[in-house]
Amino acid sequence: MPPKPPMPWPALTAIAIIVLVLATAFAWAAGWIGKDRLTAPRLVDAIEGGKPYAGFRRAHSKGVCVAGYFEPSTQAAALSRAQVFSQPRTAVQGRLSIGGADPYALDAQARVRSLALLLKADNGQEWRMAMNSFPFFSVSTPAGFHKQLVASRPDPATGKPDPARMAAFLAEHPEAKRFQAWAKSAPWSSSWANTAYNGVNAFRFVDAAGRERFVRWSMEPQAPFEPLSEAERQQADPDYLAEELRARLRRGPLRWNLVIIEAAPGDPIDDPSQAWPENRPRHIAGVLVLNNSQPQATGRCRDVNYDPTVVPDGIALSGDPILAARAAAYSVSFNRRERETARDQAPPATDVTMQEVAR
Ligand code: HEM
Repeated sequence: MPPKPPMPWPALTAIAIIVLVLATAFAWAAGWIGKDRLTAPRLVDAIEGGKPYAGFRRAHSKGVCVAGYFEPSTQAAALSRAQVFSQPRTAVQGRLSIGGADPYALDAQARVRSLALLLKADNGQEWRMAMNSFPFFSVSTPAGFHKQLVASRPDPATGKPDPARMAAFLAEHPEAKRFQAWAKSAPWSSSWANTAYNGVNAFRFVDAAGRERFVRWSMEPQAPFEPLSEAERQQADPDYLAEELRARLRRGPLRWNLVIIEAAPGDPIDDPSQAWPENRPRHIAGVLVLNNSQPQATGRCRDVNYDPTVVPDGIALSGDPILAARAAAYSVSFNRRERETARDQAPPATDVTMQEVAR
């Protein structure tokens, strides 16, 4: 057989260029090049603040698994064709937590409390959500959130954020002042059970006829609000919220109304830092019932990523950039903690301060 002729230079050059372009695109997507570009790993690095807790969620690190069910109201199916609003009951796996990246933080000192839920309808479609006790987010963009994390990092000399850095951040993101005012003035509730949790990001509800409306949602507690005074907060046990929850669950299930709030034309649907006016139409779309809790180290929520962009048919995303950033960051955090757990780097269940019991 005659030897194959060598590949001509133009073909070799074309192949080299394609390989180079692909390698550059890969490195860019992975965040290895483009030093100042914000990526999901950089967002999660900033949340960790140089102190990752192996095996734990990188945010809202302390919490308990909860379980129960959701029952729709009679008006819910008219709002969205999602099956959770037409079938009588949907199983729920969830998690109650406190804000912050420290899994050993003091429950009663956490300004932000949170509820994450996974509803799985009989058609197999899932609705995942992660809500907080604040009524609006602190900033309007992922880059703003990154800047806030960097500005809030304690100065090693004082143990507190550098006031000059914080002032520069607030000058650039004045919307964060609204959040600071909320954090200073909003009353503290005495329990996870009598706290309202807000989705803050806008979504689209799609009904059976394909009509769409922009909405936000909240879980409003049926348990009456009771305040927790400053003195009570100072004296509370480190796992106060978990203990209080366990005591309540022994007495019976806990309930929240799912309230769907409709946007009016012109309301911001891509900026979770701006609240909508109070007079927007509100619909009670059903009741969440929680009747069980388990420790997060061994409970069923441990290996769940409550990514709020996992939505069923009948619920669609908005163009809110924070939503997309959340999906990417939760995935990074999930991958880090799952890898650590699989490598036995996470502390054994007995080291976790909260020892919730399953009922
Ligand atoms: C750019 C903005 C945000 C970033 C980068 C971010 C980042 C994170 C990360 C990394 C986690 C841990 C995920 C895991 O390991 O499973 C997390 C958890 C959580 N986030 Fe966010 N978050 C953002 C905005 C929000 C907003 C706007 C809300 C709600 C209003 C929220 C509510 C929650 C809740 C409730 C959890 C705990 C979920 C659970 O129990 O597993 N986050 N967040």
